[in-house]
Amino acid sequence: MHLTHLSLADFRSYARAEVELGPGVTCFVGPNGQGKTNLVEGVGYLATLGSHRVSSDAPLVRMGAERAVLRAMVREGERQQLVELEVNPGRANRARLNRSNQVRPRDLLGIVRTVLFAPEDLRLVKGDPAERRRFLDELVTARAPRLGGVRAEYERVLKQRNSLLKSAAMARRHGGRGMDLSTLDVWDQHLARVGAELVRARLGLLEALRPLADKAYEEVAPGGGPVVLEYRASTDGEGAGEGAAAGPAPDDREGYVALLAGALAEARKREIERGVTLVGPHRDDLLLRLGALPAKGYASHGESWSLALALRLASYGLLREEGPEPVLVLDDVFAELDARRRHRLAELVASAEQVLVTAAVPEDVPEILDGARFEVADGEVARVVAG
Ligand SMILES: Nc1ncnc2c1ncn2[C@@H]1O[C@H](COP(=O)(O)OP(=O)(O)OP(=O)(O)O)[C@@H](O)[C@H]1O
Repeated sequence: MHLTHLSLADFRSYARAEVELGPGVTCFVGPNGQGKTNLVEGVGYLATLGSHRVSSDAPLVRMGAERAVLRAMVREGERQQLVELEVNPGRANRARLNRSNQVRPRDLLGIVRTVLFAPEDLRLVKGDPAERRRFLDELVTARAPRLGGVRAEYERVLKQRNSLLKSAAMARRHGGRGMDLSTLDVWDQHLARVGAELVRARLGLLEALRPLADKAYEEVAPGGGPVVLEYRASTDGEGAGEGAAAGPAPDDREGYVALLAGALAEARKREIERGVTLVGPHRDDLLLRLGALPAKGYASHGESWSLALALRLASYGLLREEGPEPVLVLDDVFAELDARRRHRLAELVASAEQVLVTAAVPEDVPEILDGARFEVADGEVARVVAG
């Protein structure tokens, strides 16, 4: 699939931007701070309903404006779809599909498919578990948009359960009469059921991603692997790891529900003391290893970059195998890479259906990615006509 038009209104630095796009490579070039990343951030938001740079929506709306509107015309084979999203910080976002209002934002998931490479990807390797959970969850949702609903439901149940635990903890501290535990039982069941579905989706994703990530790492940094992707579940218990007991079989849905329900029962006393949910997919992590060593804390800067690239390339390979080819977005990545990795990456992505590249220094972009070019400056996005 590819985008044929992108439109931003009151998004980031843009009062308004209209960009005609085509298949192949498109480069956005211009000095620092002119709005190149803002453009591709908008594309990423339409695909994931989130930004790769910030966790809240407020910074996405142009200073002084109330809401931002993103629009894209998406072409997949002969089919064209118009997706529109109104970003309303602090309130529910609104969506339109082919000018119909009868859709929720999450109904747009799966229409714009992207794999976005950005300097922030280094956090995948070096950052907190939340970064890796987001990576997994965005990818499970791209593979199966229905999971967007499961994630939203998990967040909702977790929030409710946490507020219940918080009041229980407060009551306890003030010598109150404990809480009615039957209410908590109901939320436990709910959390276990929805959480198990999310965990199984993540595990299934990792199964598919492993060979692709290892192959991609070998392509980016020959001889440096193997890459090991290991799911660390909060249900594994203290000190779990190498010798941890294997979980239920992948298709054993009820086994995962029981595992999570059991872990919640076991953690209940501590949870009531602390006033927060201590087990569940929101506490899980993805352990990344290069050979025997964990990447976090051990890998060099260059190795960490190669691993982050490999994870994105593997994501691209997987989505392309399983459905319409995603749009590749390379945001400011070439400046971060040495010449060898830069050329390797360019070779690997040059034949993609659509590649959107941003760069402050055009010379950083390898020639093999020559294509359409836009100059971005002073809030304007202007096409550069060759010759
Ligand atoms: N909500 C907002 N309202 C107004 N301006 C904003 C908003 N958010 C960001 N900006 C402005 O957008 C600019 C940054 O744009 P962007 O990150 O796209 O730059 P860039 O062209 O990719 O730069 P670089 O080459 O340095 O990465 C900054 O000048 C910032 O002040």
